[in-house]
Amino acid sequence: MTDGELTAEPLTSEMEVAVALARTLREQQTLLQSTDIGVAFIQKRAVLRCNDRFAQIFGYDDAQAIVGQASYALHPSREAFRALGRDAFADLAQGGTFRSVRQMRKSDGGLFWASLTGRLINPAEPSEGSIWTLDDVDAHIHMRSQLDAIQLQTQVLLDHAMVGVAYLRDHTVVRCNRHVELMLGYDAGELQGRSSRTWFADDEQWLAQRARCVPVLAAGEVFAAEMALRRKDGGPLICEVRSKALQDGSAVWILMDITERRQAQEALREAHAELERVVSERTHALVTTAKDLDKEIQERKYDQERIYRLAHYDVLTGLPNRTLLAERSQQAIASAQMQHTPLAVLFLDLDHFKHVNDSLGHKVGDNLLARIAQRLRQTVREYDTVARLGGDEFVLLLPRANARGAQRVAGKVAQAFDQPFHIGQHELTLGCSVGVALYPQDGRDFDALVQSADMAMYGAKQEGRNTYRFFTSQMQAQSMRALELENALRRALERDQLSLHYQPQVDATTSKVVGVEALLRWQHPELGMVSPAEFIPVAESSGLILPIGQWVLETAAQQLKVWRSKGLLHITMAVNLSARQFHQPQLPDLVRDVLRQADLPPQCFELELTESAAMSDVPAAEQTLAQLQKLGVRLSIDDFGTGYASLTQLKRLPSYKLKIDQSFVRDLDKGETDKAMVNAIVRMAQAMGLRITAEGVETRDQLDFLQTLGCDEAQGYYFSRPKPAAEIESFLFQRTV
Ligand SMILES: Nc1nc2c(ncn2[C@@H]2O[C@@H]3COP(=O)(O)O[C@H]4[C@@H](O)[C@H](n5cnc6c(=O)[nH]c(N)nc65)O[C@@H]4COP(=O)(O)O[C@H]3[C@H]2O)c(=O)[nH]1
Repeated sequence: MTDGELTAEPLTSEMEVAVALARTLREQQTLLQSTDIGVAFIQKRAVLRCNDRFAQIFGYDDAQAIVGQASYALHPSREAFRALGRDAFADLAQGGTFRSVRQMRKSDGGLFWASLTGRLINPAEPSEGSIWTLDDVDAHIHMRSQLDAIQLQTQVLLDHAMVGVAYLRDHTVVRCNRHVELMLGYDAGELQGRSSRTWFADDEQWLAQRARCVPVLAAGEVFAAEMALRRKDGGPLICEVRSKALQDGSAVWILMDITERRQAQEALREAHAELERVVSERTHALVTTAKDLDKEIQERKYDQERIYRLAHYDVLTGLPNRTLLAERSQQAIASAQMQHTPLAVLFLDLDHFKHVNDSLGHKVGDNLLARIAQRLRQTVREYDTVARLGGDEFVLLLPRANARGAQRVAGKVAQAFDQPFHIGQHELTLGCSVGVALYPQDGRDFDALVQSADMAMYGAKQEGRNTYRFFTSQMQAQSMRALELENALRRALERDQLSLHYQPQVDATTSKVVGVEALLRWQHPELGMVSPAEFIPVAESSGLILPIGQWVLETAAQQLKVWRSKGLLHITMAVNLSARQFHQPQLPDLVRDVLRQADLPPQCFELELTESAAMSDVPAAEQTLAQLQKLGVRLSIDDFGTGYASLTQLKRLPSYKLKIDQSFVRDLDKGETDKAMVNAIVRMAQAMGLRITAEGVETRDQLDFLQTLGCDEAQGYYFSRPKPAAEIESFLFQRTV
C-alpha cells in the first residue's frame, strides 16, 4: 500500500498529513481486529503492532501486552527462531509469501502448532519489516496424528483380520492380505499379478461371475455373493464375497471362507459388513475439519472394537479363541509368577464328535458345540477362561487352581457331560477326554502348558476316553521318542533302512499257501529294529506314511511279479493301508499305476484296511472302496472286532474279506466268550458272503477250532513268522497248490 492510494487528493499541510495518518492507522486497526486470525507487524525482530487475536493465540489478554516483545520469544527456542528465518528467507527476499506449519511458544511456555504466513513489506528493504498471519491449528494437528495412528492400527488389524482382502484392477490382483493367500493355498506374494481366473475351476464359471458383478460395480454399488472358488491344490472353497469399485479404478474384494461355517452365516455377514466398511474407509479422502476428524475417530474406534471381537472370539460359540487365550494365559502366568500362586490348564477334546457331524450333519454338530460351550462356561468361575481352539477342542485356563482344584474342575466337566444334549429332535450323549497341565512344573509359558495338557489329553484318550489325566514326565518322554522317530523316519526311505517281510496266509482246511501279507520293517543303525506298531502311528501323524506307503505298494507288487515269474501264479499279495493313505483321493490312481508297472492282474492284489480306518468316514470309504473294487483289487477289513463297525455300515462297504483280530484268536483257549465272539463273526461274514481269515494263529488247537467253524483262511506263527522274501520263498514253493 502507498500513500497515494490512501487519499484521493494530494496532502498540502502537515496537519492534513497527520489527520490522514491517524485515519489510516484507525482503519488498519479496525481491519486487524475484525479478522479471526492473528496478524502482526514484525520489525527489527520485535512485535511492532498486532491484533488482539494474535496476542490471544499466544495467551496474552490483548495486543498491548505483546507489542514490543522480541519475536524469538514466540518460538520454542532461539534455534527454532533462526531456522524459521533461514527457511523463510528465499521466499521473502523474492517478494513471495512464506507458508509453514510449526510449533510456537505461548506466554506460559506451552508449545502449540501454528499455521504461519509471512511477507516482507518491502522486499527491496527488509528492514522495513514483515507482516505475519498466524492461526492456531494445534487441535487439528493432534487429531490428524491421532487419525494417522488409528489408520496404522487399522492396517495392522487388517493384516491379521480373519477375512481375506484383495484389491483387483482389470481382474488382476494388485494387492491382497495374507489371509487370502492362505485361504486359496498360495505362498506369500504368489497371487500378486495373477488373474482372478485362477480362483475359479473353469472359464465358464469365471465369466459367469464377472457378468454378475461387473454391472453392479460399474453402478458404484456393493457386489455381494456366495461363490464357489478353487484352491491352488484344486480343492473346493466356498466364499462369501463382497466387492466395491474404488475411485482409482480398482475394486476391493473381501472374501470369507464359509465352507465349514455356512450355518453361522448371520454372524459372518455382519462381520463382512463391518470389515468392508473399514476397508472402504481407508480409501476415503481425509476429512479436513476438526469436527469431521473427531467423528471419524469415533467411528474408527467403533470399527476397531468390532475387528477386535472378530480377531479374539470364536464366531460359533462366542468363546475366546486361541489368540485371546494366549493373551490371557500370558497375563495369568505373569501374575502366578509374581504372587507365587498356582495355575492350571485343562485341554478338552470331545469323544467321537466326528460321528455326530458325519451322521447328523454339520448344523447339528455346530449347535452341539455351542451348547457344550455354554455348559463349560457354567462349570467354571467368573475369572476362569473357557476358549475354543477350533474343531472339537476346548481349553480351560484356571488361574490360582492347584492340582486339587484342577481335579475338581475336571470332575465338574465330566458331570456337565452326564446329561444328554437336546438338539432339535435329537438327544445326544457324548463324553470328553481331558488333559491337565500345571504351572510351572509342566510348562512355563502358554505354548508349553497347552502342549503338555494336549499330551495328557491324548493319554486320557488312549486310556479309554471319557476320563482325565494329569501330564506326566512319561508322556513327555513318549512324545520325545515320537519326535526322535519322526526325524529318523524322514531319512529312512532314502537311506534304504526300510524293507518288507512276508507272512504266508494259508487255506484253513488244507494248510496250502493262498497268499502272503507284506509287513513293513525298519532297521535303524542306532535305534535298532523299530516295531511298525510304534513307527506307523508316527508316520501317520507326520504324513510320512504317504511316500512310505507308496514304496510298500511298489515293492510288494514288484516282489509278487518276481514270484509269479518263478511259477508262484496262485498266491495273492496283501498290503496294509493306513487311514491317511486311504483318505487320499489319488489312492485308486496310484494302485492302478503300481499294478500296471508290475504287470499284475488286479485280483492277485489285496488291500487291508483296519476296521477303524474304514469306519472313520463311511461315505468317503464307500466311494474309495468302490473305485478300488472297480479296478478289480480285493479289499479286506483288518483287525475286525476291535472297532465299532455296525452291520449297516459294514453292508455298505464293498469288501471281500474280514480278518478276525488276533486278540480274539489268542484267547480262544482261555474261555467261552472269545469262542462265542469268533463264532458270531464267522457266521456274520458267511451270511454276508465274505471270506474270513483268522490272524495270530499260534497253536494247533486254535486252528482246529477255527476249522470247525468253517473259517476260510488262517495266518500266524503256527505256520510261519513274517520273513524276508528270500527266506520265505522255499516255504511258499513247498506249500503252494
Ligand atoms: N503275536 C503274534 N503276532 C502275529 C502272529 N502272526 C502275525 N503276527 C503279527 O501281527 C501283525 C499283523 O499285522 P496287522 O494286524 O496288519 O498289524 C500291522 C499293521 O497294522 C502295521 N503295519 C505293518 N506293516 C505295515 C505297512 O506296510 N503299512 C501300514 N499302513 N501298516 C503296516 O503294523 C502292525 C504290526 O505289524 P507287525 O509288528 O509286523 O505285526 C504283524 C505280524 O507280525 C502270531 O501268530 N502271533
